[in-house]
Amino acid sequence: MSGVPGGESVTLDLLRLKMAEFAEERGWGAYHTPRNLLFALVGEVGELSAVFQWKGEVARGLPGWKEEEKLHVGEELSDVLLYLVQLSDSCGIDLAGAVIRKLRLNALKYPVKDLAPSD
Ligand SMILES: Nc1ccn([C@H]2C[C@H](O)[C@@H](COP(=O)(O)OP(=O)(O)OP(=O)(O)O)O2)c(=O)n1
Repeated sequence: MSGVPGGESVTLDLLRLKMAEFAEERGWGAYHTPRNLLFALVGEVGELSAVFQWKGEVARGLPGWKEEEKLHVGEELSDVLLYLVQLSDSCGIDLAGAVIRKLRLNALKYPVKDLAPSD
């Protein structure tokens, strides 16, 4: 993933460690079970959906959106990612390994040669 202003490189493992520390410091570990984290993740997907609600179709790049609205989208996307990382961790799933494997499976399932030129 790309670097961040502080020069730190963002990886799924870094996010996993940061969130484990965040939960540990607050004594939340016992509540961060797979089921609770899944519900929290779905709740954040709902909050992300609410930002787009009633806007009609939205073009790529969100042209015409206020800076404040784009910041909000970034916050909700981050919440989704952070709960996803914690959910994977609570399930003992190596998310980075799983996603690389899934990319390979997707490429096998949808070979480029099968696509029409317009796809
Ligand atoms: N038990 C918790 C509570 C919060 N978080 C982290 C993960 C999310 O990044 C963020 C979610 O915090 P909120 O529940 O306060 O949700 P929002 O930030 O979306 O606030 P609001 O729902 O008021 O918009 O904090 C967490 O890991 N575990």
